[in-house]
Amino acid sequence: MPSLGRLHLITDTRPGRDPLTVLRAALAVARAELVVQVRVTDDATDREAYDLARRVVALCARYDATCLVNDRLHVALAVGAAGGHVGADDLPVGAARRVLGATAVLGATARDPGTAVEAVAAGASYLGVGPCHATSTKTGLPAPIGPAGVRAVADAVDVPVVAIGGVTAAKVPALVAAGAYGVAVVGAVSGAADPARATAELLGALGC
Ligand SMILES: Cc1ncc(COP(=O)(O)OP(=O)(O)O)c(N)n1
Ligand SMILES: Cc1ncsc1CCOP(=O)(O)O
Ligand SMILES: [Mg+2]
Repeated sequence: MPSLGRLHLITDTRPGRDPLTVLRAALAVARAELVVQVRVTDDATDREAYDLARRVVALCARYDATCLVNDRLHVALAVGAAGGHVGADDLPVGAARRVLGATAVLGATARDPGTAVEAVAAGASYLGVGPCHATSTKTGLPAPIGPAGVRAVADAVDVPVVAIGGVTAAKVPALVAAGAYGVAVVGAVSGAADPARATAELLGALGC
């Protein structure tokens, strides 16, 4: 399995956003350290997801960066992405592993140690853990777990823990101190006036 980058950028496909422009800026700075997760809105068609993922795979290839696809594992396979990410409303982790194959990168969402241990046993190669902090990017989430929640999960598993939810460069040191291997962001880069600079600040905070 390839070693996992520590900065995960999740595409922001909300109305008015320009995910590919943001991605180009981030890739130029983070290069192979970037993991790009193609995440589309629930009402997007598979064709829309495929078209975006295909372009993201091509951009990532230029920098040796990793492309994952959220939820829609058939799209991940169709575009030749490195893997995918699943959560509670998606295919179970074991089924996702069977779909993607033994060598793919497979992320699973976990908010507590029990779920985390089960996900790893079922084949997750990293965990997305959160929401760590309040976020306006996704609605309907449970209360933030903070660095202490990240620590509880990180202490329970031996796969990389990627902290997500309201992550900014200023919040990274406490998350890393709690055991996070990396962070996943939407707004910290997509909503920044200067996405390249925001990417550099996140990398710096991660110590990359
Ligand atoms: C790195 C990472 N962690 C968590 C999630 C959330 O996945 P999920 O709970 O399935 O929610 P959706 O993103 O599908 O709305 C993630 N995407 N990435
Ligand atoms: C998809 C997802 N899952 C938990 S929080 C989140 C959104 C993270 O976005 P942001 O980095 O803007 O808080
Ligand atoms: Mg999901």
